[in-house]
Amino acid sequence: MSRTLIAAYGAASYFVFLGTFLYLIGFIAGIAVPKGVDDGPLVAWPLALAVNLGLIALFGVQHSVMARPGFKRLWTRVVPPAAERSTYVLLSSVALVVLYLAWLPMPSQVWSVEASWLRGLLWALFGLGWVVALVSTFLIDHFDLFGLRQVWHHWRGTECPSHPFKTPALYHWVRHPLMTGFLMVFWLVPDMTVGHLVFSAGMTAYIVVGTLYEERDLIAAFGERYRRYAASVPRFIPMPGRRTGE
Ligand SMILES: C[S@@+](CC[C@H](N)C(=O)[O-])C[C@H]1O[C@@H](n2cnc3c(N)ncnc32)[C@H](O)[C@@H]1O
Repeated sequence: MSRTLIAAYGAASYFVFLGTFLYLIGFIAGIAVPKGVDDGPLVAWPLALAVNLGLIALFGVQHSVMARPGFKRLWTRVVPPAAERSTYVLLSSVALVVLYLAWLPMPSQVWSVEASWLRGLLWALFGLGWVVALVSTFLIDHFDLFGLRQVWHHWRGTECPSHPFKTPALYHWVRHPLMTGFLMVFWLVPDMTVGHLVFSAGMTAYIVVGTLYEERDLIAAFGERYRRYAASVPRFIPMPGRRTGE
């Protein structure tokens, strides 16, 4: 494939990701999108539960399996190595779009906060969660995570060096601040239906399992340094007095 074609593919995948990421904000909040987590045809709850869990599993399997080094080694025999990350990003977006389209509402209310000050506070924390998630991608390397750095180097004909271990800013406090941001937006909402709860709980379970696999790879890549980091810094929730001096 020509360099320009791969660069265009990387840019297109990035913009598809951007669209699905922005849609996720509206999907969870139930605002500004045609179909949110509480919208769609009403069906019997066992069917809705089975379909919704299947959609989360589809996203989780795609997102975790395709991120493993062993899968990448096989996969790059099929796709050009420079386009591997962009393909991962594109297929993650496709899995999310399938989830948005096929998600079935389960409208029974689990909680609904009445006090306006508390509603305001929860919406503020919901917004902060998105900021934490976005900032975290830049702390690791936003353009590497979403495949643009790889296609850019390929287009220029330069080598794309792999990233060293690092613990900037939020990574001093928790090992997975990106996931902390997602956990905030999944749970810190003033209104929670059963369907929304299934989404939040399913995604939380995926994050817990996914980060176990991610850390196995991080230990394989960075060895004792990552082990020491993991022993002193919490996974998702910052604890006073527990942070790294890296
Ligand atoms: C989607 S990012 C998520 C990072 C982290 N799990 C989080 O929630 O903030 C996953 C990529 O970040 C890399 N990564 C995670 N922690 C890292 C660290 N401390 N230093 C360098 N790379 C890291 C992983 O190798 C993986 O390629």
